Amino acid sequence: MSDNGPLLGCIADDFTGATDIASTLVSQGMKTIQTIGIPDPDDPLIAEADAIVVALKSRTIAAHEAIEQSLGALKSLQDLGCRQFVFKYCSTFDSTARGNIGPVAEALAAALGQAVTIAAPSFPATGRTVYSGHLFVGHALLNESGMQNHPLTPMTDANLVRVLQAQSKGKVGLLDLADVRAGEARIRARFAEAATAGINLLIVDAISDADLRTIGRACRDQLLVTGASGVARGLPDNFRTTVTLAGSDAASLPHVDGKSVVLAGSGSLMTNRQVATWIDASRPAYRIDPMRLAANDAVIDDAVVFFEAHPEEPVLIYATSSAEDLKIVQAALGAQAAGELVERALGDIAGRLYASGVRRFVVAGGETSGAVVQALGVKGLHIGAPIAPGVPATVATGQVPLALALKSGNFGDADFFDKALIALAGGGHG
Ligand SMILES: Nc1ncnc2c1ncn2[C@@H]1O[C@H](COP(=O)(O)OP(=O)(O)OP(=O)(O)O)[C@@H](O)[C@H]1O
Ligand SMILES: O=C(O)[C@@H](O)C(=O)CO
Repeated sequence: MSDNGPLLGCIADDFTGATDIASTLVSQGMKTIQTIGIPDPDDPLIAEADAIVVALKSRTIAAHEAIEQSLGALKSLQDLGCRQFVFKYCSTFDSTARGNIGPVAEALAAALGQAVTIAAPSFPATGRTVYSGHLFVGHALLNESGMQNHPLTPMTDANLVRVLQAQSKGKVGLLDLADVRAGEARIRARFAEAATAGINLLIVDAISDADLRTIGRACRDQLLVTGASGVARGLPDNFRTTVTLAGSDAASLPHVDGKSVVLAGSGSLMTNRQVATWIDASRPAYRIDPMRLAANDAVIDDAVVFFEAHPEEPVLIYATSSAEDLKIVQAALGAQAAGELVERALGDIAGRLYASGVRRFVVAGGETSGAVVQALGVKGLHIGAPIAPGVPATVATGQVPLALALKSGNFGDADFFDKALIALAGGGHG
């Protein structure tokens, strides 16, 4: 715990992205609380935290709404006394042609009076690297990584300077790897040059954690930093020069008893593998059919009956499908409408299972996690140890103990669901 209340305030554009950056901060010794929406200033947990991460669900909403929500979050974090702010978006730069990364970054920078702001989506621990402004996922360019088929934010261009420019009012430039490797003084000099050249946003190359630490040091005096969770690696050390952080206590979580379930609404390649691994092992799994949902069939009742019929072992309830099947459903129902239908169903199922004693939830997919967490009425999360890079064990902050692992679609290995169930059963020290 810091002596000064929260130091770092983060605004995340989806729920699993929020737990992702919270996990990075905990791993760097910052006691971190994630709030679902605007933090309650009277919550004593807030005052004890080194960092607050506000989870929004603003990635795919209209740009003006994303701006409004993000500015609201910024104001609340300023009121709590935070000294630096991070706008966290996806390490695969998930966005639409109109935003919301550019519009929100520009609005936050304007509110803080900052001329030049970095955009650093690199997250090497999960294979996302940026070189010459191009985003790679493993060895593939972003637009050949599977992300071109994303149900809500298909990414068809790996050149992030071009992608961000298309969403932004101001000018976008590149801070390349040679400058990053030249060290913090060169990076700061590039900020000054960019300001003179009228550039507002700088896509920053980074291919290793060491690059991100250099960038973090160079950003010591930047009020606003934007990027994926990797960019937060180097920020806690800047505070350590003046205050004491929680350190190794940052990840401790209470134990949670109760039944477990896995809910998957992500269509990402890795979630498809995780679901296939579960089914191949003949584990109990119930598939949600969006066409049956659209026809008002009793899908939710059926899922709950299936769950109750398997009291001895954890059940997977999933909507996850291949890109081909997804296209057929989206053509029939519309991508947005189909997505909302599935999210609502998984949220309703979570609520029904909670009522029957489920207290440990493993959830795959950012939007899906948002729907589930909202349906469960969760207001905040304590962040524990990582289960996989970017996915910590968490426990809800409310009166009823509730353990959650919220997984971004492409995170974790093929056997992640089992690892997460074990971690949640063991109090998050998995
Ligand atoms: N079978 C399906 N048919 C249509 N839409 C679906 C289907 N399965 C899931 N969806 C929708 O696809 C979207 C998936 O988004 P979500 O953010 O949950 O996962 P993701 O994009 O893979 O993960 P992340 O954003 O964390 O990388 C949700 O809106 C979900 O409801
Ligand atoms: O940065 C990432 O990749 C994740 O936290 C995420 O936001 C995926 O939706």
